[in-house]
Amino acid sequence: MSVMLELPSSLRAATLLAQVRARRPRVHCLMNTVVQKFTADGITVVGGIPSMTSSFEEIGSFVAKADALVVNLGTLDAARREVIRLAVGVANAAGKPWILDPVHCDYSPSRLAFARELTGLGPAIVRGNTAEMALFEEAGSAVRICTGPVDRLADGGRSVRIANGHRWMAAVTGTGCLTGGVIAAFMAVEPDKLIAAASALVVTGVSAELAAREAKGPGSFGVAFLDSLSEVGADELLLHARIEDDRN
Ligand SMILES: Nc1ncnc2c1ncn2[C@@H]1O[C@H](COP(=O)(O)OP(=O)(O)O)[C@@H](O)[C@H]1O
Ligand SMILES: Cc1ncsc1CCOP(=O)(O)O
Ligand SMILES: [Mg+2]
Repeated sequence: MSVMLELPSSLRAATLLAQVRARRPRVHCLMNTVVQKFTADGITVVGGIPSMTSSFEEIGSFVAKADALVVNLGTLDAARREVIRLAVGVANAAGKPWILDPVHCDYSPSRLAFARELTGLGPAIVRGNTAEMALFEEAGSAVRICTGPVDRLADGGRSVRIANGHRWMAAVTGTGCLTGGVIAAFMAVEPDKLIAAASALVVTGVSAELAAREAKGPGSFGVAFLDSLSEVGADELLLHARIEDDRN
């Protein structure tokens, strides 16, 4: 007997957004040094509480108090690799969901090897852009997300597309990293990781479309995007969400 798995919907995205705003989940980010502020702002305006330390002495306590963890490989050195291994161990032991963003794994064999090592440690989600995810056709039991003009999400049984967003997202550094933070906030309130991630991407995508109406170009878009993320609600999500079943 086959089990009917739930598919994402605009209504579910609106409900989860309201839950994030009500519950204010803590999201710990091991975030690259390029877009720490933008990512922390994105988590905050959507309703979560970010923390960003990457200190070896502190990371265990921060992850233990977080509801979800973001592991972003954008700026990586030997010390950060050790902090990431420690953070992932604490998250796994406590059953906290974590998302891996293998930023620029297509640029460096050693980074790709590390990203593959981490994928073997059981992230709930692996998300990257098209070039990165081409190297992650296989992501174990994780939900696999390839973002771009259309986002594609897949787990063992489901495959969906999110067609929201705006081309200026690709012109602002850090929108992908920020979506990782927002996805983590949604994972903290929803155990079905594909539903959580699709809902988060609908929220970021619709917010980007609303922001683009107010902006003059990528610079003002980045600011307007944060404004929209803080204001977007059920009405806009129900009107603008473009979620498609990818098996069709
Ligand atoms: N041309 C586009 N049109 C609409 N949305 C886009 C476009 N390019 C990227 N996005 C969105 O921007 C975010 C970052 O995606 P992407 O550029 O693929 O990742 P990264 O920033 O990691 O390279 C995603 O939410 C994606 O949906
Ligand atoms: C440019 C750059 N270099 C190292 S991390 C980083 C930011 C990447 O951000 P995103 O993948 O979200 O555009
Ligand atoms: Mg990226």
